[in-house]
Order: sequence, then C-alpha cells, then structure tokens
Amino acid sequence: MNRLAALRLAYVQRRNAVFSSARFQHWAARLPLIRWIATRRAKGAFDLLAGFTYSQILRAYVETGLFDVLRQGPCNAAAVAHRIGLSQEAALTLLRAGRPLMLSEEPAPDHWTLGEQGAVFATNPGVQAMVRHHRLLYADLADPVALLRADRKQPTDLSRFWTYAGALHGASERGADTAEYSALMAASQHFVADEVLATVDFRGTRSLLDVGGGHGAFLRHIGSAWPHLRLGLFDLPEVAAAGAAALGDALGAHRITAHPGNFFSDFIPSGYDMVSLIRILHDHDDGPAQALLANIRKSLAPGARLLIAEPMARIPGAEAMGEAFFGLYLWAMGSGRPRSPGEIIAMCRAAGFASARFLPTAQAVNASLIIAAA
Ligand SMILES: C[S@@+](CC[C@H](N)C(=O)[O-])C[C@H]1O[C@@H](n2cnc3c(N)ncnc32)[C@H](O)[C@@H]1O
Repeated sequence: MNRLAALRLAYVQRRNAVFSSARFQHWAARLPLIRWIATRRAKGAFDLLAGFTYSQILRAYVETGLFDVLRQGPCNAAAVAHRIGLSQEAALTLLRAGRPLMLSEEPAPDHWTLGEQGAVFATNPGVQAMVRHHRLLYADLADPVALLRADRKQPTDLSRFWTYAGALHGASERGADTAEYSALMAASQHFVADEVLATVDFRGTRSLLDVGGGHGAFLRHIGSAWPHLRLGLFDLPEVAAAGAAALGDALGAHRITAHPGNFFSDFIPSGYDMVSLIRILHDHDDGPAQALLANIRKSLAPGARLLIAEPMARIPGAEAMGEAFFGLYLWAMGSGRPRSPGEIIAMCRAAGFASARFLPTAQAVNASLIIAAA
C-alpha cells in the first residue's frame, strides 16, 4: 500500500470511529452547521432504511394504472379508487404515500394530480417497463444474503428471464420467450440512444455495425438521425433476422445488413468503420468480455472505432446506480458486472486498441460512453 492510500485508510477509520460515537451524534444534532449536515445524513440514512418501500409504492402506481388515471386530469379519491379497482381507503393510502415521493399531488382538497416525478413516469413507457421488470430483481433480493451466498450457482428469477431469452452464454433465442426482454430493451433504448446522439458526431462515419443489437432499436434511432449511415445488425440468428426485417421496414432495406452469429465464437464482419456495443459488455464476466473486445478488434481496420455505451461504475454523481443497483442486478442475473471507465479503457488496450477515451454524458444513469480506436 502506498503512503497516500495508508493515509486515506487511517483517515476513514478515524472518521468512522468519530461518527459512530453516541456523544458525537448527540453533539452534532445540536450545533447549527453540523446539525444541517447531520440532518441530511439522517435523511439519507432513513432513505436507505426505507427505500424498498418507495420502490414498491412506485410499482403500485404502475401496476394499478394510477399514473394513467392521474394523467387524464384532477380526480378525487373516490373516482381514483373506482378506476384502479381498490377500496377508497386503499386508494387514498396509495395517493398519500406517493405524495412525498412527488408521484402524486393534491393541489386543491380532494383534487389529485400527478406530482413532479409522476409527470415524468406517467409519460414514459420505457421507465414503466423497467419498473415492471424489477419485480424479478425484487424477488431475488428478498433474501440478499442467501443470494450472495449462492455465489451465482443457483438459478434466480432474473437468470431465468435472461436464459429463456437466450441472451446469455450464447444460447439461441427461443421464439416467444424473447418477446418480453426484447420489448424491455426496445422500450428503454431511447435513453441510451439519446445520450449517444448528444455526444457522438457521426458525420465522418459511413457505416455502423451494432453488435448484440437486439431488435435494432439503437440502429433505428441513430439511422434516423444520420440518414447517410449504412447499418449492420449482429445478433444471435433469430434475433438478427427479426431485427433486420423490422429495421428494413423502418429505414429502408437497402441500408441494413443482418449478420446472424455468436459474438464469442463467430467472426465479427469487417468493413465497418464503427462498431457499437450497447449495454452488452456489463452482461459478461471479465474473461468473455475481454474475448469479445479482442474479437471485435480483429475485425476492425486501423482507425476504425468501437463505441461502448452502458451504465458504468464509479461515475461521479451516479455511484449508487453503478455499483449498488447494477452490481446487484448483474449478480442476480448470474453474469457480468458494472465496470468503471478506467477498467473498460484498460480492457480495450489489452484487446489491442491503439487508444480509448471516456466521454461523459448528461445522464450517466442511462449510459456513459467509451470510444476506442483500432
Ligand atoms: C442486454 S441485450 C442488449 C440489446 C441492445 N444492444 C440494447 O441495448 O437494447 C443483449 C443482446 O445481446 C445478444 N446476445 C447475447 N449473447 C449473444 C451472443 N453470444 N452472440 C450474439 N448476440 C448475443 C442478445 O440476443 C441481446 O439482443
């Protein structure tokens, strides 16, 4: 351990000893400036304690259709109850529970409307699809210690969801089982594509190959914004075929090439001057992720670029999204982990890329970006 790390460690141990002393807590609650900090910390601590309740309130808003009801205009509790199929008392409890979370608001007595957060959720089918999907993670996290002790050796609700979908370990897609995950990915894709469009200039790029491109939602966004781009979609055979057909209908078949294959064991087609990996790398453990990067690197001519877009770990201001949320999500899924930009850049260099750099985005919870050049 170097001197700086030793000093940091000593400081953190000393700080924790002070913070955990009952005398310090008593004193901090009384001194004006410290009290402000202590109150904020206490609120943070309470949110940690109670956060699962907030998420379940949100889920109830989505699953009862309460957002849709409130979206249509002010409504009294009796009408809300009738429309979402709850007793009036239960509906009122839910309306009131969502009020401090800014999901609902009561601007005039018994006139309920959407709150500030509610207005965002209500108009966003992608976020609502995520909320619905999280019932699986919630079930897997019911006993978090058991989940961790199982060391990813036992199936979970999330691993079943993704395995049926054929998304992991190179399994083939199995017909209707893919519908739920494809719809989920497509519904949430515009968050990622918007970050990419706001950050990356495609003017000098002639062709783009999306590896693990699913049903083509990412290419549809980028291809609509940049009509000169020739587009390739690489995914497991059944996915690539369905995705390319839908993309062809949307953007014109002449612009689209389907590349069915397994990105671990098949060649990645060459001739593209940009390859994208959108929400792919974090799904895979270090060995396969490194092999995938090397496979892509082999396909690229000098100067061609790789774009990686996904939620990353250790992004300032979005730390909990990375290591807390995605850390546990991917653990429960049974494969992959969120990586910091530094880790991904090191992996790109190890795969033979000449350079790799981090591009910050406005909303890191949607995705951060790395661009690597061959
Ligand atoms: C998490 S989804 C991401 C889809 C899309 N990139 C997005 O952001 O919406 C993972 C995608 O990788 C594909 N995939 C998984 N394993 C694969 C493999 N071994 N070869 C090719 N595609 C694979 C899945 O079919 C799926 O479309």
